[in-house]
Amino acid sequence: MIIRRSKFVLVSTQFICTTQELLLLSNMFGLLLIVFVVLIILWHKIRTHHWIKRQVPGPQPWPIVGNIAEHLFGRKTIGQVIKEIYRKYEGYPFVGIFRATHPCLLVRDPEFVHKIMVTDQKAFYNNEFNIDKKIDPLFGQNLFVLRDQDWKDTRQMLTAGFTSLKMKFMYENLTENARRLVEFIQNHPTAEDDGIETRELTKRFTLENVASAAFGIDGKCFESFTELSEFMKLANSVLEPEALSLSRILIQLNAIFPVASYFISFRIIPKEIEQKLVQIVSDVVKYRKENHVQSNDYLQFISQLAKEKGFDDTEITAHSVTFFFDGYESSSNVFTYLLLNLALHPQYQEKIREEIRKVEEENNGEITYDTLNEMKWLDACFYETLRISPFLDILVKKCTQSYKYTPENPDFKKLSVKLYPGDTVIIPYSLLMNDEKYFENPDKFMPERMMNRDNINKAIFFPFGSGARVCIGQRFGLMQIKLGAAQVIKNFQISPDPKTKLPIRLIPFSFLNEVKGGVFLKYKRIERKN
Ligand code: HEM
Repeated sequence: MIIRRSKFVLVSTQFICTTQELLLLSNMFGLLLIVFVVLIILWHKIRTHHWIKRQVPGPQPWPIVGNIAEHLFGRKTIGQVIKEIYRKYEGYPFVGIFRATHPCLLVRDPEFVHKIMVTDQKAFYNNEFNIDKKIDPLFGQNLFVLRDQDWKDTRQMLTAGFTSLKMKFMYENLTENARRLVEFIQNHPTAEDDGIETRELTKRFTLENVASAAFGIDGKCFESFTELSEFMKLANSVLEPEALSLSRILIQLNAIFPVASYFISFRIIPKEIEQKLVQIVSDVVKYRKENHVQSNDYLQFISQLAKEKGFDDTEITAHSVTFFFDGYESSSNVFTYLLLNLALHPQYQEKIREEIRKVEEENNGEITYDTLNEMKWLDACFYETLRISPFLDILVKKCTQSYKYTPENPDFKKLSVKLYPGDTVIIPYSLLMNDEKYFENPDKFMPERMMNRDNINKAIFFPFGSGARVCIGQRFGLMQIKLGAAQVIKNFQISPDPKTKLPIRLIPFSFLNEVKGGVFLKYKRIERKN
């Protein structure tokens, strides 16, 4: 209706416009276009000057797309684009690049990385995300996006929820979920012949774990092979890797044009999802209170904090949601890559099986929390997976105090850089650990090199981050992935299904490094002798 009416106006305009008026209109449009292009070129010249005036080397940026055109046009992930620049500037301690219109310093020298992440972290402790907690009360209070004093206070408060003792308490629930995972694979109609899409499979497991730990509920993630439970749908509606959801577009917008987030306030978690999450948490908290139920999970820890600090239901939910979002996607992604690497290198499956047999023999047939940490091959395969198949490529930090760096390592050119509050630095998290300067045959899956991890330079290999912002959920992540992997390897011989396209390709616009087309693995049941 509306379209028709506007068409009518246009048609009638054509009738009443004289040829001269039309000419004038098109001239004006042409003039405006020229002014726009000139402004873009001028702005680009001023922007380009950003690194030139600081005498920082770097590739020539294009207007608007900067140095990341191939990412913006959907041909490569941001990590792949930055990897090419990282490699081209061998011997340089840092490179000045433009992520679209935004100047960023790509740090190459591991000593500089270590200073930013650990020794001089007070000048860099904010992450780049900028989400207003008044607009998005759940994601805005996520530890990863909090800044300055807010981050410090929240980090200090939540650390006690992630101790070894707290993990041990949660281990029992996770063991039950691992049992359900094995049962699910065992009964799966295509497990042996056509394989199972494994990112979807591992997500069921990690989601079930966070459902019980952070929300105190059963996520019903193993109830059906085809249908998604309500909880799974809820999780998918926020962070679905291939879906072009609004939150995904906004995450990209924030990464490409961070300046936009100062003008547009946006939420990552839609209002209706926020309401559902708050409802789930407040119902469980209310039920536990009325029925005097004590639990050992993360929600119990947050409820206890709530009493001391006077949190309302939204605040309790926000902290549970931190555990939920940061706890299931990253772990499911790493768990998938671990299974893929083991499927491609079956000799390590056998080594892990041998370890499991030994551990079970010594512990009445059980894999306990402590023995999980004693399995050296499982540990080595896990860390080698984090190195060779990183779930992220870069970490982005904001400078909060003026800072000067000059390399001391003679391997790097003696160049200095001065950074000011508001400047952005890119830490090449995965590029360092896949650089042949630091790891021989970096493209080869060699868990042996992780057997003596203490000898690896922590300025190069820091899969959980480092310094004050190191991953708070490291213990939980390790525990759920190792436990899940141990149970899968113990019960199944896994191999790649031809549907998995090798070498793998990544989805260009995904927040985490996701395999295009999925990871299909076959699971063949191992018959146990007793
Ligand atoms: C194998 C699984 C995981 C890996 C490889 C991983 C890795 C990381 C990395 C690299 C960072 C950034 C550190 C930095 O900025 O310097 C991080 C931060 C974080 N992770 Fe994890 N993570 C994993 C699992 C988890 C789990 C299970 C949870 C929660 C239950 C979690 C919660 C967080 C939080 C809240 C932060 C932000 C910490 C802060 O800024 O203070 N992660 N993680």
